[in-house]
Amino acid sequence: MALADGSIFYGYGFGATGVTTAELCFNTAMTGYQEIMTDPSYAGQIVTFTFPHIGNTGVNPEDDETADPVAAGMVVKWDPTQPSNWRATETLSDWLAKRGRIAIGGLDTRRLTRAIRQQGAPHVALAHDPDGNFDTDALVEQARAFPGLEGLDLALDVTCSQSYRWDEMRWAWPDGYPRQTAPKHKVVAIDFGAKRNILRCLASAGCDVTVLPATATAAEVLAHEPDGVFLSNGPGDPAATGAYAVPMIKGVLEAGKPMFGICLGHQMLALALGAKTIKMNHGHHGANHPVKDNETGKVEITSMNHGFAVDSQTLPKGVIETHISLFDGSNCGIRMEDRPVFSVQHHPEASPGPQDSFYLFERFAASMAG
Ligand SMILES: NC(=O)CC[C@H](N)C(=O)O
Repeated sequence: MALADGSIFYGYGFGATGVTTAELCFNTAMTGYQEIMTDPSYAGQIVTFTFPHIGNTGVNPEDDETADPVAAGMVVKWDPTQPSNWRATETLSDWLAKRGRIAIGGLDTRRLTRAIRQQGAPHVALAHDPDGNFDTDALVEQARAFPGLEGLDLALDVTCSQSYRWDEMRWAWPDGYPRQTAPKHKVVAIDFGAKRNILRCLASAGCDVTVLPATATAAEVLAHEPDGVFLSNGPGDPAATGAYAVPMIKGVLEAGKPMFGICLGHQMLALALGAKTIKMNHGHHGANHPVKDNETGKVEITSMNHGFAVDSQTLPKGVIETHISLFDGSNCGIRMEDRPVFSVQHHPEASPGPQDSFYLFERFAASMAG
């Protein structure tokens, strides 16, 4: 693997062969490598995992967050061993190879993570050649040629091509939350790169979900006569995605519909309300991020995956900052003062991750109840 600063890391290649370029980010989650690799928000990124035992539970068809891996590649501490899990149907290595994703093992991923924290997320070229023929100068040039995520709209690459209905529920819903309920609220979900488990959580909270492509206009959304509109997670720079999504969100706001956004959806809502987003140094990618609910004082441990953030200094009047990160104080949630319109930066669907924030799905369902 070559970094744009000229440093070279050697390891053991697995998965597909070839070269891929991307931004390198780290993820500190101890579980859920398959969900992470198939999260569409990781388009344009290679993930380095700080947890050392990656691949040990193999891969299975149920845990995909979308049809195929979307992250451009993976970097791990060990060469993955044989899977040991009753749900595994394939090894991580074969799964990656069949789906054209390159991986490298044998790197000190915690050292790499410290470097990313200090220098920011680097641009890299990841190469796998079983014969070991690497032109390292050329790889460094390829890493330098990667344009970076700033200004990139990647939602168009991962959104659905046409609308569809979603009725599958979560197979496990934690105690203290409603059991799966019959659909009561008609929801249009805008797919900027939606994770399946978010759609399952909406269905489990009683939403009858119709998913529309990222480019849907306000008129197309409102034609479904929804009780509420959901804005999904997704990859890339929110400011670049805003060209078509912001006018749609403004139109839906004018119609007075309840709205809920997660991650990219949160950033898009903030942009539509007049705030700005910024690129973070190394972002937040993990499953143990403490977030404070400013209104109740309660702390939630959350799952996160974002490299951009809403600049809370730019929130207009009438928009309240509801959640903040206890790691760095960055914005993690907003709501409109006078309407059931709210969004969060973290991932309440917890796939993977802790389930503290599930209440947000219920809050959305409750906002449509009246
Ligand atoms: N998970 C997401 O939706 C990520 C949002 C956005 N692409 C970011 O990196 O901040």
